[in-house]
Amino acid sequence: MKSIDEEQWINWVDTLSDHHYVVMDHILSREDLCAFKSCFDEKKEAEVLKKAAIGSLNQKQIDQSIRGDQILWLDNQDMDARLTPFFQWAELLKSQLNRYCFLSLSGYEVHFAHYPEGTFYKRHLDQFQGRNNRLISMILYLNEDWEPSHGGQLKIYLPNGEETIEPVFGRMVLFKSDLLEHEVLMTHKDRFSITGWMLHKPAGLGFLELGGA
Ligand SMILES: O=C(O)CCC(=O)C(=O)O
Ligand SMILES: [Fe+2]
Repeated sequence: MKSIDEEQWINWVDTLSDHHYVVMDHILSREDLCAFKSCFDEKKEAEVLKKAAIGSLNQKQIDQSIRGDQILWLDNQDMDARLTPFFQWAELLKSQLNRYCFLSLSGYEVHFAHYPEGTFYKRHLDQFQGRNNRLISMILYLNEDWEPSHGGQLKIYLPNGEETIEPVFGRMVLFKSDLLEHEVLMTHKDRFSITGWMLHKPAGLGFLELGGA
């Protein structure tokens, strides 16, 4: 993994605290990113990605007028070795956020996301009813030679305006899951990312918040 000095970490963490989001470029090597993408391509070819749902647990539904991506949850247990650097990075990120932001993140959940041409994800918040353990959203983009004309930008809604972020190869965006509404604008090309959430409780405990419903 690339080594990143403390000053850089403090910069990112300050930006995240003050602006509710931060854009991090060049955090992983090209070799690692290409390995993630080749793993993703294989899964896509094997047709194991599924249309993403909205809502949580027993309230899940597929509504492509809201979100049109296809996803595959990545399980840390039986992981493809090509993704190891991603999980090393996520571990480091978790410990640095705990250290500098005084968060008590205990884990994360991660999926591949593919937005086929013509799809989008309407404005939303990543914390939803019955499920509020997502603290920080993180997205790593895997789109080589991405151009603004391809669309697919991440648009975030800040208290004092909007920001549009291009989903370029190797870029990672972090934002506060409970605060920032955001959307994925319609993409005109296949758009790939690894999307995840830093959690303040272990993954899979969301049902506890539904009070047994
Ligand atoms: O891919 C992105 O830029 C954002 C994805 C997103 O908002 C989500 O999966 O909740
Ligand atoms: Fe989101």
